[in-house]
Amino acid sequence: MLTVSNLTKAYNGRTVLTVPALHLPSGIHYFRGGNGSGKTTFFRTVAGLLPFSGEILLDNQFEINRDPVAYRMRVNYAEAEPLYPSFLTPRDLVGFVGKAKQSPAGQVDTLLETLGVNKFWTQTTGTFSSGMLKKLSLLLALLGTPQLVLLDEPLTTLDIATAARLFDYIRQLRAEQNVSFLLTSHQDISLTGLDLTGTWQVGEGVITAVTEQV
Ligand SMILES: Nc1ncnc2c1ncn2[C@@H]1O[C@H](COP(=O)(O)OP(=O)(O)OP(=O)(O)O)[C@@H](O)[C@H]1O
Repeated sequence: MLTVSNLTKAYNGRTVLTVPALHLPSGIHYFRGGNGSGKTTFFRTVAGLLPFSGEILLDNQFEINRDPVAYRMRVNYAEAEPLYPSFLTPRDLVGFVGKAKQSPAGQVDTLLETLGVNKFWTQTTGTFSSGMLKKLSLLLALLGTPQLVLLDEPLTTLDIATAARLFDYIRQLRAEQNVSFLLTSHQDISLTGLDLTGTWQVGEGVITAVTEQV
């Protein structure tokens, strides 16, 4: 599903991520690691938000720099700590992102219900709690028909009932549309009941497979 080759990422001349060769088969992959280990940098790089050196190939077909539009149509990302211009509402943002990602008919209504964003659809994000911001960011990351969805800390600040509905939705996307997911969490991801294809440890900018059961 995703093949990363010779990737290095530096901030101001300091290398913080080195991924010589990594292949992630289709499925749900969990990335764990301490603060500052490089998880968010890896996710933001794979999402196409950061310049880097190397190659990232989706489905053996779409390379992030050679096919930027086709790649970005297929890869969605939710930030760990989302922030939006304070005067915008979910209606504004969903309208904009939904159009860009070509959200299919009926999808927005289903997601509004699933994540409970319908309760604050026309409220400006400047007035949101952290959980409300998280729900909106998850909704935006699920718009369109992505092949890969990156969720950085989806559990943080999300209430238990919404988290359960989110994981049911993820299971459904896996089963029906073969969508892959990369997740990070500082909480015990095994409690979600998701069937993990791979667990990866990130330490000092290096990613290694975890072989023992988590
Ligand atoms: N914009 C930036 N400019 C400079 N250095 C950065 C920047 N963003 C991250 N870093 C550095 O890159 C390294 C990896 O940070 P990253 O945010 O990827 O870690 P993380 O594993 O997601 O951490 P956490 O679990 O705390 O979210 C850290 O050393 C951090 O200081």
